Amino acid sequence: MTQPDLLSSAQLAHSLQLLHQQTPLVHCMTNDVVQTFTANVLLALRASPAMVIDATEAAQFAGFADALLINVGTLTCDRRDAMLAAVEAARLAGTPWTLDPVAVGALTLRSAFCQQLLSLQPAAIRGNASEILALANQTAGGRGVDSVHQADAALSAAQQLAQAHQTLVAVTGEVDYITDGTRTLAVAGGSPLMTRVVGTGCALSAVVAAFASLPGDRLLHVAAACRVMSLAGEQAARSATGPGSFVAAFLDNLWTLEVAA
Ligand SMILES: Nc1ncnc2c1ncn2[C@@H]1O[C@H](COP(=O)(O)OP(=O)(O)OP(=O)(O)O)[C@@H](O)[C@H]1O
Ligand SMILES: Cc1ncsc1CCO
Ligand SMILES: [Mg+2]
Repeated sequence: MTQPDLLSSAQLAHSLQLLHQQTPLVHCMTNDVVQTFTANVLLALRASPAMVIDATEAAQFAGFADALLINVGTLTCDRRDAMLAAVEAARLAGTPWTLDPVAVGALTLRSAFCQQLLSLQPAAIRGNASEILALANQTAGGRGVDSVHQADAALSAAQQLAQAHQTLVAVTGEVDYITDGTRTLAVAGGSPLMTRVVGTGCALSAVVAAFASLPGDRLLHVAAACRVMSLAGEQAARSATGPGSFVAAFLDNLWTLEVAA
């Protein structure tokens, strides 16, 4: 395998500056556990979150939002139907949508739904290693919502998924890999504390959705989304004394993030 590329600080600065300028409106259909944290992460990055979930309203809203996030963490049959209506409306309107296949694999409802969604042209997919392996039908999944695999073990599954469905895949962990099936970038950094508070991955998927709406090279923008989160995470870990203070410092670091080009 050829070595993955690294994201330049100039590209990171460019993507972040674009995000701050465009302040995308991000339609989040996400799980019950991470709603507030996800909205706070997007707000700290100057994006605008809106959690619209009724099927009729979601279809309407997906038509004029800048980006749509589908996260199946607390899926129900009604939510599945509402998410499908939103994805269909997003596709009609040309709104890029991002999938977070939380805990895909062992559970039938979400696994069948995620497979169905793969044929509906997501702009990006963001998951942990166990989720990406399960989505590519290579394992039965992780330990609930947590990964039991390292991201590099899922890299070829990510590349294969991206190629098969003409999309971008970000597989995250200690190192994140972002691929379109041909080009691959690696993003390091972050902190193990990011796995000790709930929702950093889910919020990252919302951030990926926001960056995927920016004009220009989407692969580089999605890699920038991953780096923005890992940078805020590693900075927060320096001052945090545990998960509670980490969350506050993480949001503050997203807010003040400055990247020298
Ligand atoms: N061991 C680690 N060291 C540094 N950063 C990490 C580590 N594990 C995860 N991260 C970072 O944490 C963030 C979330 O990634 P992760 O793969 O844990 O998502 P997830 O399992 O979907 O999370 P969740 O389900 O809690 O939302 C990413 O920014 C990733 O880079
Ligand atoms: C803990 C948890 N359970 C369902 S979704 C979720 C958030 C992390 O993915
Ligand atoms: Mg997750």
